[in-house]
Amino acid sequence: MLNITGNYTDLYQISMAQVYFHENKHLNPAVFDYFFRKNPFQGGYTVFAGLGTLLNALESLRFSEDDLRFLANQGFKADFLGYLADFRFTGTLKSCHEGDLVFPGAPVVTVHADLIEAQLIETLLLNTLNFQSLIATKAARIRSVAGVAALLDFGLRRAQGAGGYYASRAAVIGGFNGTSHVKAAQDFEVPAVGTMAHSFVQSYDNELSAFRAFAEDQPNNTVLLVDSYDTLKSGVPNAITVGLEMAARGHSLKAIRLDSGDLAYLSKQSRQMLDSAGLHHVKIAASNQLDEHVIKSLQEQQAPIDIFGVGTSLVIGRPDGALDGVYKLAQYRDKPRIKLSENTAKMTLPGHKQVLRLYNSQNQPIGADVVTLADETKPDIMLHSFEPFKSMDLHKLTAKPLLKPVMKAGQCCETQPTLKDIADHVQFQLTQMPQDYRRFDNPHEYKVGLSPGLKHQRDSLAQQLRRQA
Ligand SMILES: Nc1ncnc2c1ncn2[C@@H]1O[C@H](COP(=O)(O)OP(=O)(O)OP(=O)(O)O)[C@@H](O)[C@H]1O
Ligand SMILES: O=P(O)(O)OC[C@H]1O[C@H](OP(=O)(O)OP(=O)(O)O)[C@H](O)[C@@H]1O
Ligand SMILES: O=C(O)c1cccnc1
Repeated sequence: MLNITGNYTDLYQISMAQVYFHENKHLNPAVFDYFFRKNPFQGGYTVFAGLGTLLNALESLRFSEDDLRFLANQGFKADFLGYLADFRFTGTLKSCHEGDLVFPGAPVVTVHADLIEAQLIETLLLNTLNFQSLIATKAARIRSVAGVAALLDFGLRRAQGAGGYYASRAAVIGGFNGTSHVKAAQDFEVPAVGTMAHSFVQSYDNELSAFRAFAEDQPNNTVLLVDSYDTLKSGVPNAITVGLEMAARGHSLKAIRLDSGDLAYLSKQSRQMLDSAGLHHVKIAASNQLDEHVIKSLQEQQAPIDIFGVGTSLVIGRPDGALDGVYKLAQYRDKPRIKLSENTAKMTLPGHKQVLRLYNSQNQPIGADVVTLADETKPDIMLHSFEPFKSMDLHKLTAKPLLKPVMKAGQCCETQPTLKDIADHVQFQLTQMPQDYRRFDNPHEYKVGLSPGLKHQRDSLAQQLRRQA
């Protein structure tokens, strides 16, 4: 697997870092915000994932001798390379919990560090959080329509290279139960799962011999792929023969797998055939270009499928392919900083901030977050980011802060949750969130507003800069 070192970044970060170093501004304190602007998949929420991976990478981030040699050849100066040789990330991260549901416009992570350190970790942070959050969100959408069926990640072969490794981690966060990816299963302590390929069946003179060989060799883990020749005329009857032979030997055929054709029709027919043979315990797995839409449709058709294997759509985050998360400077030398834009919606939020999630008197989230200045208490009113006449009265609501310290002086400052804990946290929050916001199609828009203090700070800074421009 790729070893993550300091050069796992964009060249411009290192170029800027050298300038900061030579200008002697590199040790000035900075605050950057990580946030995104649009929920993927036209959904109502985003599952925040990748934090554990990021924290581990930051703790051990170093520029290797090879990195430094390469940078020297690129023309970077010896004094700056000396700084990089001793580089350690020593900053503080305040962050949402991994597995929190997060929403466009609100900071998800804030990085407090010397300017040079905060700059040098930008690309690593974005690369890690954007990808895993995208895939965890896709997985959660698939989980939301799959009912009690098991969900298996089959994606590595079609993933964008090594991205498949972290896709498997994110899939579990979103609600998948296992992965065919052995290395991911080993590293992330996720069940390793698998069936058989068409090549296995093809390599025998006939389908029945293939099924028998597998069942004899792996009697505790037999899932037979039944569509190599003719699912209902050959595959399922041969699976039944082997299932009965296994039962006679005291073993149990686990499942059959359908991988082509009309999965609703074939699963119904197969279920009937298995049941008629007394093989009620044999489950039905399905695969073949599945995604949340196909699985939702199969559930609506009451297809008796117990296990869905999902590959391509999951691990490439189809159709979006990327989460648009960005990392913007919010404060430098204790002064708030803003980035203006022709498009007012793209203006950044200056200063050190907090995000408060709002709850009603029954402690249910109401579907709104308010972004405040870090030292503000809960405001009485939340203002719309841009519409001057839109606001929400917060008097009767309670608020919980989302951004908590997770790394101090470059060291993780809390025990990292297991993937299972993170996955449970996602499902808990989804059950808490009002249904309108997690609706599959055209969900209600979750509100992210500003405290009066933050809005005033943003607008006065913007006005001041526009006057100077
Ligand atoms: N009953 C169904 N309802 C909705 N979608 C389905 C149903 N059955 C299969 N699909 C999905 O339809 C898509 C196309 O399936 P189709 O049967 O046309 O192709 P195929 O089985 O891949 O063809 P081939 O036999 O060449 O492999 C796949 O994404 C599949 O998961
Ligand atoms: O369709 P996806 O969601 O991407 O799921 C993964 C697919 O990968 C395998 O097919 P492949 O043709 O690669 O191998 P096989 O010969 O074992 O079927 C498997 O049978 C699935 O159809
Ligand atoms: O185990 C399987 O059935 C499997 C694994 C990867 C891709 N497709 C299927």
